[in-house]
Amino acid sequence: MTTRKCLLIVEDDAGLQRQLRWAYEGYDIVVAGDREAAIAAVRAEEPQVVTLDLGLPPDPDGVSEGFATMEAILAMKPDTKVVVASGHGDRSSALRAIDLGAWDFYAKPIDIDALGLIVARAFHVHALEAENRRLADRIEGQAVLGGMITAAPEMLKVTRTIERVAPADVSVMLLGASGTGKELLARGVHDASRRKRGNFVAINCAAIPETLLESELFGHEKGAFTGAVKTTEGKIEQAAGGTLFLDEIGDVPLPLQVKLLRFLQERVIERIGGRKAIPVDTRIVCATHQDIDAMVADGRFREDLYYRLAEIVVRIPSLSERPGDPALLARHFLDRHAAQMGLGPKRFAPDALAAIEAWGWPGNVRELENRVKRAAIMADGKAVTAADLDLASPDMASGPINLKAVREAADRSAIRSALAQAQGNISGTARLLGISRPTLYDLMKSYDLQP
Ligand SMILES: Nc1ncnc2c1ncn2[C@@H]1O[C@H](COP(=O)(O)OP(=O)(O)OP(=O)(O)O)[C@@H](O)[C@H]1O
Repeated sequence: MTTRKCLLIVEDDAGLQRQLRWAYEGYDIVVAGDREAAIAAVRAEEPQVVTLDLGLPPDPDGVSEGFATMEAILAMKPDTKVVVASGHGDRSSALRAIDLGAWDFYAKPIDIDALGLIVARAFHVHALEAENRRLADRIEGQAVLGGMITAAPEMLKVTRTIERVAPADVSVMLLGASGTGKELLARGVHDASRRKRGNFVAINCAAIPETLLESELFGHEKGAFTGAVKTTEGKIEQAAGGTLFLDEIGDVPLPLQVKLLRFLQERVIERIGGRKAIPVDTRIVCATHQDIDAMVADGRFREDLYYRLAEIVVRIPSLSERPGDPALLARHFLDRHAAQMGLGPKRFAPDALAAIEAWGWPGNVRELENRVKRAAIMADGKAVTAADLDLASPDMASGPINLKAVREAADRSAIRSALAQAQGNISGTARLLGISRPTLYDLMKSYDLQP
C-alpha cells in the first residue's frame, strides 16, 4: 500500500504561495494563509509535512501567530513534521521553533532546492517513524514477551525460541552480556509456561556472599546456625509450582554446585540443619555473562550440572548486534520516562539519533535506559540532544563505532562552530575551515546545515 504524501504550505504572501505550490513534484499540495486555515487543513488532509512561515496575519511582522499555529498543529498531530521559515538573520526564532518541536527550519529568502531537500527528508523520516511505530505496536502487542521491545531479526529469533521452549518445562540457560535483557527473557519463559500462576523468584548468585548463598537457596531450620531464629524457606521452595531464575550461575561455588545438582537430579531439597528431604517442583532458568564452556573446560563449573541446567541454551545478542534496536528502544524509554515524570512529550534531536546509532552500548539496554532517563530530565526543551545523553563525542566511545557517523559528526560540529564564528558569512566560514566556498556549500547541503 502506498500512502498519499500531503504537504501543507502555510504562507500569507500570495506570490510565494504561487511559487511554492509549483515547486514540488510527487506531493498533494495544500495551501493555507493563516492559522485558522492551517488548522482546518491539518484536520481535513492530515499532511505528513508542513512548511510554516512564522509571520502570519494578524501579526505578519512578528512570530506569535506562527508559533501558535505550530503548537496547534503539533497538539493535534504530534507526528507532523513542521519545517519553519525564519526571516533573514532570525536564528533565535529558528532555534526556539526547534525547541518547541519543529522538525527543521529554513532561512528566507527561500532557496527552493534546499527547501525541497529538507521537505523530502521530512517525508522520509515521517515514513520511517510510522513504520517503527507499527513494528513496535505489533511487538508490544505480543502477550508472551510483553515487555520486550525489539524489531531486530536476531532478537526476534530469540523471542520465538523462548516462546517455543517455555511450555516444555525444560531447563533454560540464557547466555549474554550484562543488561541484554536476560531477566526479562527469564520472566518471558515463566509467563509463557503452565507455571505462570506460580511464583517467579529471581536471585543474583554474584550479589550474595558465598556463606549466605546456600541458606538463600535451600533455606534453614530454626537453630541451624547462630542467628537462625526461625525456620526459613529458601528461594527454591518459594518458587515451588513456579520458576526460579538463577542469575550469574557461573558465580555459584563448587560445593554448592554439588547440592544444586542433587536437587536437579532428585527434585528434593534439604534445608540447612534439616533432616528430611522435601520434594519441590521448581523449574530453573539460569543466566550468565561468563564463558561457561571455558569454565567447564578448566574445572570451575561442574560438567554434570551444566548439562542439567542447559537443556536449552539461548544466546542473546548484545545491543550493538541488533541494528535499529538502539533507536527503537531509546524512543520507547523516552516516551515512558517523560510520561512517568510528567515532563510532557519529548523527542530526539537528529544529532542524538545519530549518536545513539553510533555508540557501542557496552552496558547494553540497561545503559541505554539509564542514559535516556537522565537525558529526559536534563533536556532544556522538547528536543533531547546528544549532549543531554552524554554522547556528544562518539569518537570517545568504547566498543564498536561507526566511522562514517563519527566523521559526519566531526564535520557538522566544525562547520557549525565556524559558521557561528563567522556569523553565518559563507566566505568567512570557508576561510576558517580551510576549504573552498563550493566545497562548503556541498557539505552544508549534504548535512542539511543552514548559514
Ligand atoms: N528488549 C527490551 N525491551 C524493553 N526493555 C528491555 C529490553 N531488554 C532489556 N530491557 C530492560 O533493560 C533493563 C536490563 O535488562 P535485564 O535486567 O533483563 O538484563 P540482564 O541481562 O538480566 O542484566 P544483568 O546480567 O546485568 O542482570 C531492565 O530494566 C529491562 O526491563
